[in-house]
Order: sequence, then C-alpha cells, then structure tokens
Amino acid sequence: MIPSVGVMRNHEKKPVIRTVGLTRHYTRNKQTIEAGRGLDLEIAPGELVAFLGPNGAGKSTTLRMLTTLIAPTAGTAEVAGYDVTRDRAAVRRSIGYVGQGNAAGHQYRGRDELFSQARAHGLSRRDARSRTDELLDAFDLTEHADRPVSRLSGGQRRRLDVAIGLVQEPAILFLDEPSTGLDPQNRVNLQEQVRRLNAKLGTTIVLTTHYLEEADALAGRVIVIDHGRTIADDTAAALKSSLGDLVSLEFGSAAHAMAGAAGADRIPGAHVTVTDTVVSVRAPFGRDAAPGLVADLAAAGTPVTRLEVVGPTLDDVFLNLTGRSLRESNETASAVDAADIAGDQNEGAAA
Ligand SMILES: Nc1ncnc2c1ncn2[C@@H]1O[C@H](COP(=O)(O)OP(=O)(O)OP(=O)(O)O)[C@@H](O)[C@H]1O
Repeated sequence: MIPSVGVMRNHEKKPVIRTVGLTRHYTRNKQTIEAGRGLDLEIAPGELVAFLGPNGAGKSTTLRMLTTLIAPTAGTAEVAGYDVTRDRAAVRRSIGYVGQGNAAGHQYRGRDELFSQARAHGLSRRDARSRTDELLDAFDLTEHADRPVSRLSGGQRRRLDVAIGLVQEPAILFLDEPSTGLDPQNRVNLQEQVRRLNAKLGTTIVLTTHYLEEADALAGRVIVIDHGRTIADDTAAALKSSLGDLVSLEFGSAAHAMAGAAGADRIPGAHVTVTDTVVSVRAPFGRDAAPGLVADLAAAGTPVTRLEVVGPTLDDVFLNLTGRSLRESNETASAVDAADIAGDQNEGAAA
C-alpha cells in the first residue's frame, strides 16, 4: 500500500510551504503540456525533502513556481507564509534558490562571486570574507578560488553555484538537481553539506533529483512526481518497505517451480510470478519468510537450487507505481529535444 500523498509529517509545526491544487500548463506546438497537475503539499520547517521523478516529470516546474520564477496556471502556493503570486518579493527574500544552470558569472573569480553575494546579503566585509573562505573550503574549491569562473570545470562551477545559494544561510533552500554533473566524490561531498545545513541550522531544504540513491540517502522525505502529479510521499524506508523484498527461487525443473510458486503464494501479501524454473516473489518481509519456505519446499521434495533475496530500491517503488522504471524513463526523456522548451524558460524571472 502506498502511503498518503501530500501529508505533512510534523503536524505540530505550521508548514513553511503549502500548496493547494498547484497547476502549471505550458503550450508547445499548440498542445497543452500539464507540467504540474494539482499539487497539494505541506512541508514543515526543517524538513529535507526530495522531489524524485524522471526527466520531464514536473519537478523543476514545481520548484520554479515555489520560487516565483514562473506563475502557476491555477492553484495557490505559500512559501514562508507569503503567496508566490501576490508576494513575490517577500518570498524571494525568504529563500535561497540554486537553479539547474550555472548562475555564476564568467569573468569573475569564484572567490569574488561568493564575496559579493555575501556583501549583497548584508554581511560586513570581514564576515563576508570568512563566509567565503568557509564555503570555498566546504566545497573543495579553495585551490580554484582565484581562477576566473570560465576556467572552472563543469563540476567545479556546479559546486560554486550551490555554495552561492548557501551564502546567506536561508531558512528555506531550493536546489534544482544540485548533483547533476558532479562526480561521485563531489556528489557525496555536496550531500554532506546539504545534510549539515539541514541538521545544524534547521534549514528547510527542497531539492529535485533523478538520482534514486541521492533521494534515498539524503532526504527525510521523498515525494515521487510523475507526469506533473505526486504519486507517493513518505520516507524512503517506508516507501520501500511498503513494497517488500524480492525473493528469487530457482528449481531443478518447471514442475518443481510450480510447486514452489504454490508454496510462495502462502506468504502474506506475496505477489508471485513464474518464468520457467524461476519463481519470483515480491512480499513484505520476504527476507524473513524465505528460510521457512525453502525448508518446507525441501521437505516436500521440491528443493530450491538457488536463492536470492534483494531488498527493494526506490526504482522498484517507481516501477510498482507506474509500470515503468525510473532509470529507463530518464533515458527516454533525455532524448527529447530541449531546444523546444527554451522559449519561455525565463518567463517571470525579472521580479
Ligand atoms: N518553458 C517550457 N515550455 C514548454 N514546455 C515546458 C517548459 N518547461 C518545461 N516544459 C515541459 O513541462 C514538463 C515538465 O518539465 P520539468 O522541467 O518541470 O520536468 P523535470 O521533472 O524538472 O525534468 P528534469 O529532470 O529533466 O529537469 C516537460 O514535459 C517539459 O518538456
């Protein structure tokens, strides 16, 4: 059973993000694209939330509405108590936002970018300098800090982008695919920074990702988005445990496999499929049930010749919900021509 959608976990705290029926349509080649379809959402202060979904699911669109960069077609959203349509300036003052592109200007040094951001947010020269050094160090950028941004690698620029988003220690931080373009080591480094910010300062963080592992490892709450809709909303652990383990049993013959399938069917909540001599069983607590099942089948003269138990991944959760693999959906969607949508990307960007 998939847990409730759009439920705020901490009911004692007033939500800092609340959406009701949040909807966004685009028109492309005279066709309407429903990038956001009636999102109802409440996020409490201090939550670390990942929007997980394949390319084109509507994650960025949702983030761009919440950060006032684009206007909703319908529905409402409040961020930090301000309406994203009526109080855009107040919303912007209350948040940090790191978009998908490299926001850092090219002619400046990374150090200067950070320093000017810190000054722009009201820090004294001394504090701005120490904040700059702290962020350069945190993102392993110290040795690259005095090079023009144009000469940094894509991964280094991405880290600088995120560092810039963290300068003013916002109460609410939105990160649009912060890890894209980073190598695994820098990805872990970034995740560590995000986690620390959340834990140390209680910053509410909403990030988008199509990395299953990232959502799994980092976020306290995973909101799975597909075709502009929320299709699941819970902790990664709860989403996975709702699905259960996958137990594969191999037999010496197809007849034994049929007997195995009948035995596996008795496991509570089991979903059993048979392919030739292999029986696949998806069941909550399948791992715990497997030894007993194997023993029973051996005693009945239909022994298992090979056993494998695999815990569920978030990809399995997505597959179960949509009938598609998240990984494959990403690959397919990546092939779509991005040039088509470049037209109104910047709509509403000027406050
Ligand atoms: N400016 C635009 N004009 C027209 N269609 C758009 C525009 N921006 C997004 N779309 C479409 O809206 C849908 C949702 O896009 P969105 O960028 O929100 O998805 P996403 O989940 O963030 O994907 P990704 O992981 O690739 O960033 C897609 O079908 C996309 O092609």
